[in-house]
Amino acid sequence: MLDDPTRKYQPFRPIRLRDRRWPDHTITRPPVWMSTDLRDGNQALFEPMDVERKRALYDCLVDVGFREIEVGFPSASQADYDFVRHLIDSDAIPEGVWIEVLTQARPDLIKRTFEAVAGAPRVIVHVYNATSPVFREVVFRQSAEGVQTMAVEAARQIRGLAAERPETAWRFQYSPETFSTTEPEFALSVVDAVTAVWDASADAPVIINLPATVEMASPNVYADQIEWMHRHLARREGIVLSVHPHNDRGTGVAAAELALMAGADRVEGCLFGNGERTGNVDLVTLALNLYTQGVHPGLDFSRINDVLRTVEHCTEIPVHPRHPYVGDLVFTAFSGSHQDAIRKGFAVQPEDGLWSVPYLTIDPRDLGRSYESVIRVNSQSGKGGMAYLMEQAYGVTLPRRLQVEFSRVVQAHMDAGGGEVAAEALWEIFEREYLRLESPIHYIGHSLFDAGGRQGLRLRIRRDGQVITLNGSGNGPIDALLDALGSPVRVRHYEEHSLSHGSDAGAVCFMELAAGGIDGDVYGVGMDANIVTASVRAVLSGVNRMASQAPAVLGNAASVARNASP
Ligand SMILES: CC(=O)SCCNC(=O)CCNC(=O)[C@H](O)C(C)(C)COP(=O)(O)OP(=O)(O)OC[C@H]1O[C@@H](n2cnc3c(N)ncnc32)[C@H](O)[C@@H]1OP(=O)(O)O
Ligand SMILES: CC(C)C(=O)C(=O)O
Ligand SMILES: [Mg+2]
Repeated sequence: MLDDPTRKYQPFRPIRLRDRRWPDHTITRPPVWMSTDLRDGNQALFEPMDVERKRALYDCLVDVGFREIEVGFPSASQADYDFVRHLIDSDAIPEGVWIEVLTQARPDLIKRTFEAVAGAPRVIVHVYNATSPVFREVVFRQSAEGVQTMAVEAARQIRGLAAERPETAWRFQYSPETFSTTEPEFALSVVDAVTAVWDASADAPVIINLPATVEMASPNVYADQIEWMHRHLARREGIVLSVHPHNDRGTGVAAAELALMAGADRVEGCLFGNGERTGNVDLVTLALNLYTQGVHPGLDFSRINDVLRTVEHCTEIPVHPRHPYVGDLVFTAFSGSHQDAIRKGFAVQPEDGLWSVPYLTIDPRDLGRSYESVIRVNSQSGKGGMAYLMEQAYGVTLPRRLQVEFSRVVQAHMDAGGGEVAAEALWEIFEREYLRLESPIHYIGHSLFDAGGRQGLRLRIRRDGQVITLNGSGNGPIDALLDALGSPVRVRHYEEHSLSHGSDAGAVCFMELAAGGIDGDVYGVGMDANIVTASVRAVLSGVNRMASQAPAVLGNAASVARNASP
């Protein structure tokens, strides 16, 4: 039993914002995206990425369309320093892409950071210091004024060093680390002081990044904090307002979305939510959430599996199979009613129309994923999913009542410990139950002949090892077949269609049969290049399936001895 939490934890104190406006806003354009996979993501790995992995991830980020990429903390380690040099020296920063480097607000580290980026075409220098009371008192052991001075002096130093290097296009970024646990008035004071030093203006904007370094409250509280800053910043028009949510409470994505509604222009995060502890906000989910609302995110995840493979290779951390948009299972429905609705949805979904397939927020094809893996069948599945797989994989469209019958067959297989049934296994069960069922009657062949104006049919079968021939006539081949068999079965319904793929056979025939002594109707299925042969096989398949329950359906074939002929 968990102990009483009130003795150890207290609720987060929200800020006072009575006339909040963000709840009425919607997101109609994408934010500026900044990937910190190579910095915040990298610092959270068991084994930080080496140059080869960092470069693979960097190339992937550029391909996806990121134009601001935090490539490291070059003053913190030689590896980060070397990687930044590698990008610059190998001319790997394409037109339009800004590399970003992080530094603490410490003179020696700032100096080293500028050395690392010497000669780069475009650089965002990102400086930070924590501003919350516990950091001021415990980590820095400084007054609020002292902590503000730390930021202001760093801003001055950065401005001076940049001015000395006009060959690089510079942009500046400041983060009051632990912003969300800092008194808003103090965070505002520090940020205003920094933007004054940098002379932030609409013509020369700076980036102010307000991190939820540790996510401590529900996302609406963060949105209030962002809106409050947005409304109070002295140089708002000269600021790109950025957010950097972490995901400690599992609401990083929600926090980022509400923050955008509250006035933020830019989001920092990582692909698939990598990052410290529970991760940085997941930029892929954010981007695709926008996409499903009809807002193009400006990032390209049309080959999302390639991105996934790169990220997993580089971070050596697997992405969860249920991760939004990319997990192995997110375009998979196991339960019957979901499968049924998805199948019906696909059937009526117009190629160029608005997307409206139930249970799927996005067309898997938009992400380079396929329909084939949409539906899987296990003990939670119903007829819809099976029918869908049979149709997709083998081109066989089961009549509705056969779907019901066959789903019971599959269910029995699973109850016997079958687990998930893939399309091939499903087909195997179908073949065994309907197509390859050659006992008691084994079909050898048949021929048609004219029986005095009626349809004659000669049937050759094997029964208990003996070949027998049976003759009959009727209105058509099926009637003649039943006559030859002398079987009391009645054909209740008959359906056939040609096969487009998945089999050499040209047609499939479904025969719904009834007979005395049998509860309900029973299906037989036949497949053959010849349509009549397919229907003969379908009748025999149904008769064989009924035979154990009602041996009379075998008719003349019931006793080999009585009917055997050469
Ligand atoms: C929320 C985040 O993700 S922030 C980014 C975190 N990432 C990293 O820290 C990257 C890896 N870091 C490192 O390799 C090291 O911390 C370095 C190289 C940056 C600095 O190393 P050191 O000089 O040995 O300092 P150390 O790591 O012990 O940091 C503690 C000191 O930094 C100070 N400090 C911490 N953050 C800041 C800051 N943002 N600005 C100024 N000083 C800071 C502390 O007050 C402390 O100072 P003190 O030694 O006078 O008490
Ligand atoms: C350096 C800052 C932006 C950070 O990573 C954080 O506060 O989480
Ligand atoms: Mg962070």
